[in-house]
Amino acid sequence: MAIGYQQQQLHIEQLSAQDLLQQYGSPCYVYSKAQLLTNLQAYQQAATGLDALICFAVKANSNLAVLQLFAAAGAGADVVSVGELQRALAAGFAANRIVYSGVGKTKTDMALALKAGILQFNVESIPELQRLSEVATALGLEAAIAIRVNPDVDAGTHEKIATGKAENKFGISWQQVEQVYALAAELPGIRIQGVDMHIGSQITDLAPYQAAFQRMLELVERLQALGHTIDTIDLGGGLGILYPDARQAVSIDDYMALVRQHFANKGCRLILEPGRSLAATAGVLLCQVEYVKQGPGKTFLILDAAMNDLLRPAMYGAVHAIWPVQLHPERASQRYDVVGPVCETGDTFSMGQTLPELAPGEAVAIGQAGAYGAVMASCYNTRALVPEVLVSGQQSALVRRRIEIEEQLSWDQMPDF
Ligand SMILES: Cc1ncc(COP(=O)(O)O)c(C=O)c1O
Ligand SMILES: N[C@@H](CCCC[NH3+])C(=O)O
Repeated sequence: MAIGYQQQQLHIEQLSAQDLLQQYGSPCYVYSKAQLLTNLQAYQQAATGLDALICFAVKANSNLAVLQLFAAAGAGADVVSVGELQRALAAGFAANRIVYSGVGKTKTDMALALKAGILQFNVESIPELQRLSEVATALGLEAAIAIRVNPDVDAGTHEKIATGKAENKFGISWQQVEQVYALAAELPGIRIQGVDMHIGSQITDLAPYQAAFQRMLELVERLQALGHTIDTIDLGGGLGILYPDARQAVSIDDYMALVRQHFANKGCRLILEPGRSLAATAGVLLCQVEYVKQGPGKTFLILDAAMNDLLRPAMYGAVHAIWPVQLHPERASQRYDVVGPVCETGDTFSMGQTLPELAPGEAVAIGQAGAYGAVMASCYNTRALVPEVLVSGQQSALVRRRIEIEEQLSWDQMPDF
């Protein structure tokens, strides 16, 4: 279930945002251990009695501390690159709880994942299937695969993150599926174990899932009738959260009830790949006001955070909650265009946002930033990547991205492939 503005505000007060900014600098990402676990437990509890593995989509937040938390709490991982695979292994995910998705797997990606012994490759094209067969055969290994099917369903989400329509680059088209399974059954080094789908992200309605699940059920029956072993059904991720501009969101419970309704008693293991719904509500981007600038007819609140730190508003026109860390009920309110310092007009977090009057140096929180925040950050304008802090009660573990990359993830510490 998504959490709203009030709860996010409460979190920040509990976490003493001012202290964090003083200790770690501004801006910084702050993740709540408690909220991450609450979100995971919502899936795990709703899956009680199902043979289901919740594989966190690492692309949503690949911070090592976050991954360690999810691994220790019993999740699996969905990865889309060798970098994500290495982080997942380094964080403690067992290889046999890792699935590998993505349309562009290289030979190196495949070889590393095969040697690590991952649970499943989600294969997205015939050339990929042929390449995987070659790589596995050369290594004397077998690749367990599911074919990612494109069910041609409109997920009703932003066009840049819809993946389940026929015109999208993802998956095998509905018409080609049986032919591709027939090929897979013939290829050496390939072992068919399941089917896979993922129709898009930030889905706020159950109807697209319902349509896609129905198609998957029919497909599984057809494939089984053709003699293929299908014992795993990977339903992807995509469940949306309640951003301030979302008209609705679907709760994890309602989503899982739909999963149960369609797939319980089918004798198949289920894999789910949620990303955003596990991490988004557990993170904020803390920052400070740098300047208050009067323009003709409007006031700009210039923050020290920018589009390079949190790209979603600039890239998708996404709306995130913005609020001052200290509440100021005594102050007059003001309408601001909330912007960052980067030299692009698109570096805007919010237009005409009503906030209490704020002054330079005062702290501001940007909510719903635990997913697709730090992972999409860049060094544009040659700005440094910002720290990420995982906070639990009194203890906070600083996890600086730079340290992770340069030290914690150095090659000699990599798991032995
Ligand atoms: C294959 C795959 N699985 C899972 C996810 C996670 O999606 P979300 O973060 O919307 O749950 C994505 C991203 O959309 C994806 O591409
Ligand atoms: N980056 C997107 C989600 C993409 C999902 C990846 N398949 C976002 O911030 O909403």
